[in-house]
Amino acid sequence: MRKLPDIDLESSSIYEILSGRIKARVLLTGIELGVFDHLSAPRSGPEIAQELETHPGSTEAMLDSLACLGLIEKNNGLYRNTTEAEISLCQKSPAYVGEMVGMIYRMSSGALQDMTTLVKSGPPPGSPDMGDQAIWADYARSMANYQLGGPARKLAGLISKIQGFSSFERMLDLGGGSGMLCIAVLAQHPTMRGVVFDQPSVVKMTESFIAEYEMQDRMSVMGGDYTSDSLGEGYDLVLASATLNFVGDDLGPLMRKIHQTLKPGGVFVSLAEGITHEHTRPPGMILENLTHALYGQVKMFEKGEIARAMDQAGFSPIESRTVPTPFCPIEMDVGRKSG
Ligand SMILES: C[S@@+](CC[C@H](N)C(=O)[O-])C[C@H]1O[C@@H](n2cnc3c(N)ncnc32)[C@H](O)[C@@H]1O
Repeated sequence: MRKLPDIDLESSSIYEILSGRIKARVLLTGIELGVFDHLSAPRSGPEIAQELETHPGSTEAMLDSLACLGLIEKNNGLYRNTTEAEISLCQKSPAYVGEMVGMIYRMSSGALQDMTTLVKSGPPPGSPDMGDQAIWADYARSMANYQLGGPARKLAGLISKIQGFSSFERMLDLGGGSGMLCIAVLAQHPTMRGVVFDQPSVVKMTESFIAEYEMQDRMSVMGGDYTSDSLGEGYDLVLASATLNFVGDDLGPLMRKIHQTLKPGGVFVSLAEGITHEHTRPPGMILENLTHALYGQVKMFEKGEIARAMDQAGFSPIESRTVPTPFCPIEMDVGRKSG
């Protein structure tokens, strides 16, 4: 008899990794069926299947998997949302992220399908552009709910502690999307006014959030391309959250432009990922970005990269800190224009 190979592998990450595609898909199916909207109170599998008009056996299998993922609980045969699902996955919640999760899933589906080809051949020809403006508006709208789940208030709280904040009069939220972060920052101040700058189709949607939060007298919008259009001037605070990635490798011109728009003593706050460990952490950011990277889109920043660009544009001092968020830790870089 031929000797068996002398290998004794007691554990492996491979099978856990392999279940990743099922985890994401069952979450999306739960969202698509609106299952979490039916689980604020305990319900049995057959009750849920009846309410959703779905197959009883298949419904129970899906519910068991959602419970296995920790999104719902199962006790004595009855299913119920966890606090996280109640906040993030019920459509009635202001922090409902189902729409955003669906968009992120669909945006990556092409790369998931063709990943081996994309790795072999590189990004398809044609330079990446900003694409369909309507998608940006939808994405920015869906991100507002994510911000409402905690990040906006937390980040605004940190910004409100910046030296001189109480005397600030005007702020600019660059690539501000829904403007939710701007609204949260202004909520920390009795009189400061804010301008949200984003693509023309996006700021139409921003206006609806401004109206919803009754901020018409303190907020306005500017539509355009912040790399080529004027940003206005005389700001005490410029904020750029999750947007500098679209500028590409050379941040220099935009940094200098931001520096110019600020009053002497004004402050620039950047909120962006900070990639570490030779471009392998944080995992959420590395994996989520892979699908974009394979199409040659969207730059990710190494930790310290934005602070260095701020320094080169003349900001001083610059203070950096890492802030935990539900998605992944982000870097908050704060640079001041000398007064
Ligand atoms: C990921 S979203 C971030 C939205 C918001 N700042 C937040 O943190 O929730 C990025 C935003 O930047 C905007 N953006 C990207 N490049 C831009 C450019 N060149 N000019 C204007 N807006 C831009 C996009 O339209 C989008 O709304």
